[in-house]
Amino acid sequence: MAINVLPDYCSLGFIGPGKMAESIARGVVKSGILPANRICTASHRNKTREDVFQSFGVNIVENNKQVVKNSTIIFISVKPQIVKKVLVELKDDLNDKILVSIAAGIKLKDLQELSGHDRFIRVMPNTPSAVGEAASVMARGDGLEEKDVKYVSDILGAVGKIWEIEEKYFDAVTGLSGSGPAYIYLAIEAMADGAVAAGLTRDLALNLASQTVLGAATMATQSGKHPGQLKDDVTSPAGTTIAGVHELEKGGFRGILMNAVCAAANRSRELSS
Ligand SMILES: NC(=O)C1=CN([C@@H]2O[C@H](COP(=O)(O)OP(=O)(O)OC[C@H]3O[C@@H](n4cnc5c(N)ncnc54)[C@H](O)[C@@H]3O)[C@@H](O)[C@H]2O)C=CC1
Ligand SMILES: O=C(O)[C@@H]1CCC=N1
Repeated sequence: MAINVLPDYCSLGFIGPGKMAESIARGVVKSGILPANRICTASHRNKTREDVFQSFGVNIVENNKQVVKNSTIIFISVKPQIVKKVLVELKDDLNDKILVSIAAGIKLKDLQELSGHDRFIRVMPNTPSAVGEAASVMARGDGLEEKDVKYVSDILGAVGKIWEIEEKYFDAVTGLSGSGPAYIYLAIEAMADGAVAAGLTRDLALNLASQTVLGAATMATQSGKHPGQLKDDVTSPAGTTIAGVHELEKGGFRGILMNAVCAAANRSRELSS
């Protein structure tokens, strides 16, 4: 897919040099939409995080205010509990900047009220941004121009797939795609454990489990078939797969996954109150 390189005056800043900021920054650099030297963050007294960002060319500046000064598009990538503090700290410096909040559970209305700034986009990304395979959604605030929304959409489109949705769906999305990578990592680890129990080396088991998830996800996104049909295609009469599926169903596999998404969505809802 062709990438729209951002105009020269666009630069990207991250308030909060954490794991999600790193994933987006890595994906952006990898995509070529913006060079690393037009991305910055402030280390927030943490040399390890400074080293991580510098290792792929991102500039480390003195403090959050400097991040705002240097950037046209600023990601608020601190934990939800810290969002208020940084917006109050930065509110007098925001001027015409485009702000993107990725904080779980924090509503556009509250972001706008806390900062006195209406050029906000709310995004729920996920960590596969780092490898160009994010599943992200966005909802726009009141004061943005179409071109502002396009820049943010281009950035998130460069690191994966992006959907614009109504803000009321954010909690559900957070429970699904925001948190979802963790559920799948558990599945990969557990499947590999099973294979180790059945005699495979750890290394081969992890490689096969990871590639199986990648292949199944690619089938689900590209084959045009419903996941139920894809499952049936693997499941021979009196074969091996149905024996495994039977165990999963006895353990309540689908109900457990549904509960996990609902629990995470509920937690996102709690964070916004
Ligand atoms: N980790 C994930 O998979 C996802 C995270 N998010 C959201 O992204 C945000 C960040 O999450 P993570 O990256 O996981 O957390 P993290 O804990 O890795 O990153 C937060 C960073 O903010 C820094 N920080 C703390 N106080 C600060 C301040 N006053 N000024 C500047 N930096 C400060 C911390 O030192 C840390 O490096 C959260 O709001 C979370 O809801 C959203 C989607 C997925
Ligand atoms: O666990 C969290 O709160 C964040 C939001 C979505 C994924 N990680």
